[in-house]
Amino acid sequence: MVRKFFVGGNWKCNGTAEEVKKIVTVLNEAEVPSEDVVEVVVSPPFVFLPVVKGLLRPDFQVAAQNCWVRRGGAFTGEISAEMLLNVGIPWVILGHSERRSLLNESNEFVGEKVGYALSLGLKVIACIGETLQQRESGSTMAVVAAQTKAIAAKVSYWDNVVLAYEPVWAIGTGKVATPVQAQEVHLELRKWLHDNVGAEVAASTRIIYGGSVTGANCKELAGQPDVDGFLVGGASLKPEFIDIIKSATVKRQQ
Ligand SMILES: O=C[C@H](O)COP(=O)(O)O
Repeated sequence: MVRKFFVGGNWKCNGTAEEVKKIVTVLNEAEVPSEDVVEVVVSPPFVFLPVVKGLLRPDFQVAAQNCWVRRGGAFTGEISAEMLLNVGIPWVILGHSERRSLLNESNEFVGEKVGYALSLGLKVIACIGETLQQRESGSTMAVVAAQTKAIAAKVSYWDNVVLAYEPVWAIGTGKVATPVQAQEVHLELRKWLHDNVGAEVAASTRIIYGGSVTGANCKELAGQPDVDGFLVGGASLKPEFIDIIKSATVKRQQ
């Protein structure tokens, strides 16, 4: 089963209208592998979604960084999945660890969000990952399995799901997981999908890595058999994001 390489760029809460246009210009001018080799999805803050969607090259896609857990209404400050679809945004990142920790989004709440977004036809980058304390206590797999279980309980159509393993201790720290560490968890996650969802879903679902990915470390990570791409934060705001996209060719050479 060949899984198309996936590179997401999570811009987080960064940028001005001018800076965003500069980033899009760099992306639009870049020479990158074709769409049949790599799927590229960039995720600006909500306020810049329409302008990025309007300016971005047609072979790249756009994602929101979150959406509400049910149909819109009296939920001040929230953005509904319906609104994203209404303005032509096909992807959404859900369950990012910064929202789990800063906004207390529980496993169950993330699972509900994933289920609702998928039910409307959105494609979802579903994030999981353990803290340093959980890793050091040896509970990495227990934690990410529980997170994945809560997501899987609400997924009926896995073709529109990309699972992003983002160890919290690697996010924004410069302490990237080693290729062995990433491969170990990705393989365990694929085994979990095999045992709890099914062999076909396990074989076809992209499991991507996030946490201090850079142009310097992406190739070795991309070379791991169960690393199907990346969700990139800081480096997605820089020209080196193009190098990370190009690491998709590492897979093709295997
Ligand atoms: O969504 C992206 C992850 O939080 C990784 O962020 P980072 O590349 O800045 O460590």
